[in-house]
Amino acid sequence: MQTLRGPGSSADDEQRRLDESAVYPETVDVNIRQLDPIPAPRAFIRDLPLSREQIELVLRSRQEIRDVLHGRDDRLLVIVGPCSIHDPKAALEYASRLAKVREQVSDDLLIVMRAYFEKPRTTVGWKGLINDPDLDGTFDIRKGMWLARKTLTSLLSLGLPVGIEWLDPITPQYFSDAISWGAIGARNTESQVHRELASGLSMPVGFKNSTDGNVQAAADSCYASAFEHHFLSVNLDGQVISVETKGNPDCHVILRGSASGPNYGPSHVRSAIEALRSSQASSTSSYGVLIDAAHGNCGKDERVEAQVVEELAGRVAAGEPGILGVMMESFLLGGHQKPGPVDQLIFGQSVTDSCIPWERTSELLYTLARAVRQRRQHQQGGRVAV
Ligand SMILES: O=C[C@H](O)[C@H](O)COP(=O)(O)O
Ligand SMILES: C=C(OP(=O)(O)O)C(=O)O
Repeated sequence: MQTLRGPGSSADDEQRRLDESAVYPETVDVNIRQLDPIPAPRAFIRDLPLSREQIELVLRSRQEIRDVLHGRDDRLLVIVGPCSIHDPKAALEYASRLAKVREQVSDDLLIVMRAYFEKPRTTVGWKGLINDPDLDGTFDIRKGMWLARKTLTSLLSLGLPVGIEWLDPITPQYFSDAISWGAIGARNTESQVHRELASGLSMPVGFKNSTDGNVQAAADSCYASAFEHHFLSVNLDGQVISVETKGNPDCHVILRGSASGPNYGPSHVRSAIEALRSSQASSTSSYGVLIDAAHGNCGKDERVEAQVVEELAGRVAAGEPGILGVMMESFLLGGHQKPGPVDQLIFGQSVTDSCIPWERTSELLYTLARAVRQRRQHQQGGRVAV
């Protein structure tokens, strides 16, 4: 790309552009229609800074997640929330309900709200609130970024730690300070760029198995991300930088099934742990895996997804090792609808994958909490409490 054409350019800038167009002739920008600068991450962070209380919540919850992943905390990690956030108002209504349940089951479950602002697509489609916040093809990324950060600070104010998918390698600079857990999705699990990114992120990161069901790719990602890496990125002021990371010791595998079927069974869990061990990712968590009850594990049917969660609860209750956490796609209403401008949509219903409705979600959360208590009883050799 040739130049960032900012507003209000001086005569000097104009001259520089003319000079540059001699150096970079019509071989560049062939497929570029427009280049719009947006403020650097620091401007957004200054505008919407985290309070001391919010920072403490992020730090504490990241440590709690690490403790679950490394077998030091016997609670179950539950990443739950909408497939995507398209309407911050509905997300906050959902969050206020979730925050109450989180509090009630906090001895047994470590609940993190899924707050996905970027959506990877199989081909094309709405790519999330940051990319197109008005859901109308106007792609106001600057507004989307502001809304995403604003929503994150509101979620933290409700006492909810937040989990996100890291899709674009630059967006973490805009709000990683507010995030307690991150995922690298099935479409990027083998991407070097995302492994490098994960190696420098400050929170635990889960790698999904790839869309074709390859779990080894995710295990290899955990291994690769535990190493230091050197790569290009941008800093908080938007300058291009060379980054040197330390490596992330808290990466783990998420089983999400595939087009060929689910992979949440006991044998899948065992072989995923085996894949982690054979990747020698010993510094990362090989105590177990997270299981995404959505996507390929339910064929994107939220009724099946709820059954998968119930099955998992049964296995946890029976003391099966290796299930460290569960992911659920859930929203105020069940099912999904086609994306469109918010005033034309049904409030609280997903515009991407189908979600489990709130009432069913809360039942499932209590079921999972009970399962953890039953597992404890098993482990102590006592009678099962219900
Ligand atoms: O989680 C959401 C979707 O499964 C993911 O974004 C892919 O969606 P698509 O296959 O509809 O593009
Ligand atoms: C896109 C997602 O998942 P996956 O990468 O497993 O398809 C998601 O969790 O929103």
